[in-house]
This record gives sequence, C-alpha cells and structure tokens, in this order.
Amino acid sequence: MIKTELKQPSALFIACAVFFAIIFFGLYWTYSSNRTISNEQQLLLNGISRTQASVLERRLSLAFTSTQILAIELEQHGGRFEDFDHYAQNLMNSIGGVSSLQLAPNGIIEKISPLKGNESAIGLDIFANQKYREAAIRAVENHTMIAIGPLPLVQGGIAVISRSPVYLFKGTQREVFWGFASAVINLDNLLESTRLRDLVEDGYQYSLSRQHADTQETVIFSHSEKPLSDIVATTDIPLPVGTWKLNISRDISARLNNNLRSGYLLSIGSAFFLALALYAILIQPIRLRRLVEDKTDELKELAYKDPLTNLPNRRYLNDYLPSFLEESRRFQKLSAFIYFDLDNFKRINDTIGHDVGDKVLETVALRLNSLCHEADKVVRLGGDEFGIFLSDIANKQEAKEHAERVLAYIHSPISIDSKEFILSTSLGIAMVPEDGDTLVTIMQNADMALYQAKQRGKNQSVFYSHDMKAATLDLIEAEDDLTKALQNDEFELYYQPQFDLQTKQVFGAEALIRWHHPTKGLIFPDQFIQLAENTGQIIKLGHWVLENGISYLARRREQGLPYILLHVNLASQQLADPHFVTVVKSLLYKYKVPAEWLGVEVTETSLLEDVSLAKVLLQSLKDMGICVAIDDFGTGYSSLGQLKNLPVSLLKIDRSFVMDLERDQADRKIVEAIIAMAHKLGIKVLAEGIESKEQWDMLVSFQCDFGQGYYVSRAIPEADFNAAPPIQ
Ligand SMILES: Nc1nc2c(ncn2[C@@H]2O[C@@H]3COP(=O)(O)O[C@H]4[C@@H](O)[C@H](n5cnc6c(=O)[nH]c(N)nc65)O[C@@H]4COP(=O)(O)O[C@H]3[C@H]2O)c(=O)[nH]1
Repeated sequence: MIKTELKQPSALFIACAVFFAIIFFGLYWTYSSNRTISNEQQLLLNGISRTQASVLERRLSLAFTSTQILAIELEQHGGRFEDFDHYAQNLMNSIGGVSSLQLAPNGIIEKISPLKGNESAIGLDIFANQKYREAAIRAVENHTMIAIGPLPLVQGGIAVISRSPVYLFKGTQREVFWGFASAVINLDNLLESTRLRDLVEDGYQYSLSRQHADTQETVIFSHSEKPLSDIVATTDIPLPVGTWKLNISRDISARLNNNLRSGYLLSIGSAFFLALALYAILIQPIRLRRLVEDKTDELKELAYKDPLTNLPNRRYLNDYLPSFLEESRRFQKLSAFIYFDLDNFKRINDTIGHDVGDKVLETVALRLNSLCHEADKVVRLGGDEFGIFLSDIANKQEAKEHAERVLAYIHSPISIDSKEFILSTSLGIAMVPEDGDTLVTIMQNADMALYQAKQRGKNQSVFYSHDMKAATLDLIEAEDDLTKALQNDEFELYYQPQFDLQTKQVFGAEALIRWHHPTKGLIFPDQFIQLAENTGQIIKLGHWVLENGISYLARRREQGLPYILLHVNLASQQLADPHFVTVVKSLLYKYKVPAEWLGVEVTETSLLEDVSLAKVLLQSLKDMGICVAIDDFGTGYSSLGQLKNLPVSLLKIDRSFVMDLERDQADRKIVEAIIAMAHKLGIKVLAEGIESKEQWDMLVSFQCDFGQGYYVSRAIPEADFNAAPPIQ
C-alpha cells in the first residue's frame, strides 16, 4: 500500500516532466522552424535584391555610357552636332532607359532630345544651380563624368542626370572645355525596367536610397507604399553618383505568427495528451497492483474465514496465534486454549443430512461467539472441531469455568426445522505458557487433553497434564495396534450359545469378538471396543464382525449344521451409519443367508443417544426379518414404557440382575416385572449371565423365554461351537 502511494506522485511527476519537456521541444521546434522560414526568406530576398540591383546598375551604367558617347561625338566634331535629334533618338533606342539627352555648351542647356515636354529646361545654366554647381566644376576640372540626383526636374518628374564634360582639342595644348553632354534618366522609367513594382504587388516592400556624399545622410528616393519589414535584403549599387542601396523586404510576420500560434497549440496539445497517456500508462501497473492488492485482501479475508460459520479458520489460527502468544508473553498474560469437537456430530451429518449439520454448526458458532469476549478468539478448525483462545485470564479456574459454560451452552437443545437436537462436546484445555508457548505445542497438548476427555466418556472438559503424554501415547499405540489388527486379520469370533429355557435347546448364539494380539495374546472386547468406538474404528470392526458372523452362518449351512439365530453386537456409531442397512442387506445377499438367521443386539445406552434415529434403523432391520434385541436391559435409564415405541423382538436382561437372583429379592422382582411387562408388549426375554441351576430354575419359573451364561457355555471358538451338542 505504501509503495502504491509513493508510486502515484512519481507517475504524476514523470508525466509533468514529460509535459514540460514536450512543450519545451515544441516551442524550440516552432522557433527554429520560424528561424528557418526567416532564413529562407532572407536568402530569397537577397537573391531578389541582388537581381534587381544589378538590373538597376546595368541600366544606369548604360545610361551613363550614353553621355560619354555624346561627349566623344562632340569632341570629334569640334563641338558641332548636325543631326542631334536623330542621333539622340537612335542612341536612346539602342541603350534604353534614358528619358532624354541634352547638350549644354558652356553649361547652358541648348538642345534636348526629345524636346517635347522638356522645353522648360532649355536655357538652364548647369553652373547656376548652387546645389549642383560644385559637382559640375569638379567634373570639368577632373575630366570625369558625374551623375546627380535623383532630383526633381524643372520639366517635372524625378530623374538622375549623368553629365560628361566635353573638351575640344582634347589631349592637346589647345584643349578647351566645351560644355556638358547629359543623359536624363527618369526614375519611373528606371524602375520600370526592374521588377520592383511587380514585387510590390506580390507583397514585397522596397526602398531605393543613397547616402549623401557629404552629409552621409540617407536619402530615400523611391520606396513601396508599405514600409520595410523586419527581414530586409540590402544590396549596394556603386554608381558615379555615390552608392545606392536597394532594400527589399517581405512581411512574413503573419505567417511567422501563424506558425508560432500553431506551434504553441500543437506543443501544448500534444504535451497534454502525451503526458496524460503516459500518466495513464504509468499508473496502469499501480491500478493493477491496487486491484491485485484489493483482491489479495479479499482473498486473505476469505482465506482466514470459515465460509459456513464466519468464524476465523485454522489458517487464521496458524498465522495469528504466534503474534497473540508473543503479546501474552510480553505482557506476562495468562492465556488458555480450549480445543473441542462435537460428540457424535457425524451422526447428524450422515443421517439427517449435511444441510441440518451445517445449521447445527452455525448455531454452535453463534453460541460460542456470544460466550466470548472480544479479545478471545473463537475459531473453527474444520468439521466439528473448534478452538477458543482466551487471551487474558486470571487463573486456571477461569478457563475451567469458561469450558463449563461452553459445555452447558452446547448441551442446551438446538431446534432446527422443528427438530430438536441435544449435542454434547468434549473439551481439551492447554494453559499458556504453562503447557506450551508455541502454536504446535499448545495445539498438541490441547488435542491430547481432548483425547483424554473423550476416553473418559465425552461431554466433559479435561486440562492437559504432563503425565497425559504417556497415557495418550499408550492410547495412540493401542489405536495403531487396532488398525494393524484389522489389516492383519487378528480378530476371531467366539460364539456363546443362547438357549430356550423351556425346551433346553440351543436356538442361537451371540457372536463375541476376540483379539489375538501378536505379543499380548488373547484380548477381550472390554479392552478395545471402547477404544475402537472413540477412534471411529468401530465401523470397520463392526463390519468385520457382521461379515464374519454371516459367513459363519453360510458355512454352517454348507456343513449341514442346524439353523441358528446368530446375534451380533452393534455399537452406537453403527446405529448412526446411514449405510448400515444397505451393508447388512448386501452381506446377507452375498452369503445367501436369510435375514431371519441374523439378530442384532443394541444396548439401551446406545439407543438413547438418538432414539428417533435408532427407531428408524431398527424398524428397517426388523422389517427385513432380522431379530432386534435390546442388550444389557435395566442398566440404562430407559423405561419399559419406551419399549413399546421401539421395534424390538427380544429383550436381554442384564447379567447384573441375574447374578444375585437367588439372594436379592429386589432383583427378583425387577426381573419378574421386566419379563411380565415385555411379554405384554409381545417381546421375548433372554436372561444374560446364568451361572447356576438355581438361576435357571428361577428364570423358568418367571416365564423367561431364553437364557445365556456360563452355566451352559462360555463363548467358544467356531469349531467348538459347531461340535457342541444341544443341552439337555
Ligand atoms: N461373568 C459372566 N460373564 C458372562 C456370562 N455369560 C456371558 N458372559 C459375558 O458377558 C458378555 C456378554 O456380552 P455383552 O453384554 O454383549 O457385552 C459385550 C459387548 O458389549 C462387547 N462386545 C463383544 N463383542 C462385540 C462385538 O462384536 N461388537 C461390539 N460392538 N461389542 C462387542 O464386549 C462386551 C464383553 O464381551 P465379552 O467379554 O465377550 O463378554 C460377554 C460374555 O463373555 C456369565 O455367565 N458370567
């Protein structure tokens, strides 16, 4: 996040830098393009100026030459010019650009060709005009041609006049000044010979000027209407009258301004768009990263939350518990971790459905949350497993009280879809730092305590203690042994005969499991059935018993032995197994054994765990023809009244009532009453644990139907049972 915040301004900074750089280069480009235009314009003007200047120069020099020709003519003819008009016309035509030619003997204008329009100049004394007198005298003295003007003519117009002094007897002792031969070059005519006027129409400006020889003052004698603009090309025209300057310019300021304006606009526009595009490109990864970060946060939240209960999950605990522990350590807090799961939750899931199971878990989560303080953390560790981290408690007792509250709260009935469920839980508690200060040890130790809570009969909380480790390891070892025993087929079924008390005939048997442990020898079920139930291995074990019992019946038939009713014991978890009926059916089908040959014994207590569920299962079994027996009757809390609602065929009176029959009158009465009541309900009765003839006789007198006990036979291996003769 911090990185992103830093990145955003730098993207802005880069975009701004690019913006100004583009503007800078844009302006530079605009100015240099204007400069190029100006330079090109200058070069063009230079060319035009030079061309026009050379035209002017050529024209003037030709005009000046005409006076020299006239002078030579006069000198050769002794100052006489017979056909001046004709000669002058020819000369002007061939040279061009000369308006008129004049002859001025002694400086007084005497002849002008053409005379028309120039009459007023006849008789003018060249030396009389103060302004040009000096130049005239200098020409005479120096024998050089002079040119004056531009000057206004008396006959009108502006002109440049070149004068050549004429001498008679030139180059001899008798040389004498004759006068002047002049050529008048009309300025308009002169300009006509150039393209200056056309250029003006094309938008050019010009000025034709000369510098006064004495004053150095610049005199402009012809110019365009518009003044010269900034870009000017100047060409000097060296003439006998001094140096003329031709300036030509063209006003391209509008073009330059336009160029400048569009350059500005283009620079700013492209700078803006490019900077914007760059900024968009630069912040694209930031946006993407932000998106990724947002999504990552969402995923993190999802990853840390159990979607069903909305409680934090195991990953959350793994990632955050170390920091809670660190805090507890730093502030020397006492904490506790309570680890628990719901006893027999699997049964709800398997029998009523996962939807109801989910609702149960949601309710449990709500209850747990309502029990805890904000600082405490309730997590769902998976399935029906939960954990509570009590972050700051006063003592162990407080953890105990919290665990008790959890027990009680979970135990109070949950109503879902008009069905009521009573759950119980087993809790393992590990104190922090006493029982561990790392995630792994705390979890392991709380788990160990939970394991012990289950071993001790569930629905209780147990604190972790150091000696628990050894006990748990033993249990774990036993659990492993049990797994191996199933794999290695170390179990065997023994059969204890069940007989008709009246006819003294064996009508059936109870299948009782035995474990031939490789090192410990023969082990009785009391030592491993509970373990199998606690670890869930009872389902596999129960299946083994069922299949072996049924296959035994099949073998008996094959061996031609008489039919017996074989009872197998069912554990409560088997009762909760929704596949149980299907399994029984398929086994009976597999071994071709009629259902009537099979009986099941379920204890009162296992029935009580979920009466309605058990009822459905037992009814299905009974409907198949299987004999349903209630085992250990009288030890639990079920009343005889409950019996009428159960699909029961046989009731087995617990051994504890039978063993004292001879001595205990109360037991006698109970047994008598059970038998009478069962008979009224149409249920047959079997007395367990008959060890003496007296007990037998007494039970016969109570109208008890069947019996089982050491008096007749212990549980014996298959071969022995097959060989045993019917009792007399
Ligand atoms: N003192 C005395 N005992 C007698 C007498 N007659 C029978 N017994 C014993 O009483 C137990 C009767 O079985 P249970 O009540 O179902 O009680 C069984 C049953 O709850 C459980 N169990 C045995 N086999 C299985 C099995 O395959 N599956 C399940 N789930 N439980 C089994 O283990 C318990 C103990 O079985 P076992 O040790 O075989 O002990 C058997 C039997 O050997 C007698 O006259 N005097």
